Amino acid sequence: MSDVEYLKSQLTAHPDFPKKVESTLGIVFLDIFPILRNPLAFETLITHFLHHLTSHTIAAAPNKKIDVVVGLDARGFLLGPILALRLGAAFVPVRKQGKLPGVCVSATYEKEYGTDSFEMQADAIKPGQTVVVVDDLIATGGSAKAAGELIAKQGGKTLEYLFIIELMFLKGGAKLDAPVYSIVQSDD
Ligand SMILES: O=P(O)(O)OC[C@H]1O[C@H](OP(=O)(O)OP(=O)(O)O)[C@H](O)[C@@H]1O
Ligand SMILES: Nc1ncnc2[nH]cnc12
Repeated sequence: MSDVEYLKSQLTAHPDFPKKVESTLGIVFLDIFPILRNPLAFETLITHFLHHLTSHTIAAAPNKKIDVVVGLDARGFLLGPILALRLGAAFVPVRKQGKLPGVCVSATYEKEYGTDSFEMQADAIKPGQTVVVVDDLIATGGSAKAAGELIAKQGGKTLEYLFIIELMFLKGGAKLDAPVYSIVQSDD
């Protein structure tokens, strides 16, 4: 079995979740936590991302390195710091509004179920730094687009958006200012 088939086999699907949000009726929620519960699967996931980043993304980067890994609230926080440490890059969180101290830049976005605002600390990225964004899943692309806006506001250059899962039918990648790399593509 390939890495991709193995990781796909670990995901679980939950119809009509989260229950408390009426607009989630008909949405199949894909859960990545079974991967994190299984050390072999988690290691396979991180190694897969690192292999892609070192063989493709860094090779094509203007400064031949990734300066910053940006992780999105909340599940991007589980992946971003590990990738950043292994790459020798900075980790920078993008958080939901009101959670970060100090001066922040903010951007509002629409997601598959509702509206939210994202923030990043205003001095987190320096002009010209190369950045990759990581999250568990891209649906409409609203969250990732808002993160890209925060990076661009600070003069950062987004090289790529990384996800475990891409919901292809929502075409979220088309909203973004850099290519998407996803391990599992889902059509339903
Ligand atoms: O492409 P989009 O339509 O923006 O949707 C994708 C986002 O939705 C989920 O997070 P959610 O906002 O549910 O927050 P959580 O991680 O705090 O549960 C997911 O982890 C992504 O961050
Ligand atoms: N279908 C989905 N599964 C898991 N997380 C999500 N975030 C937005 N849509 C999602």
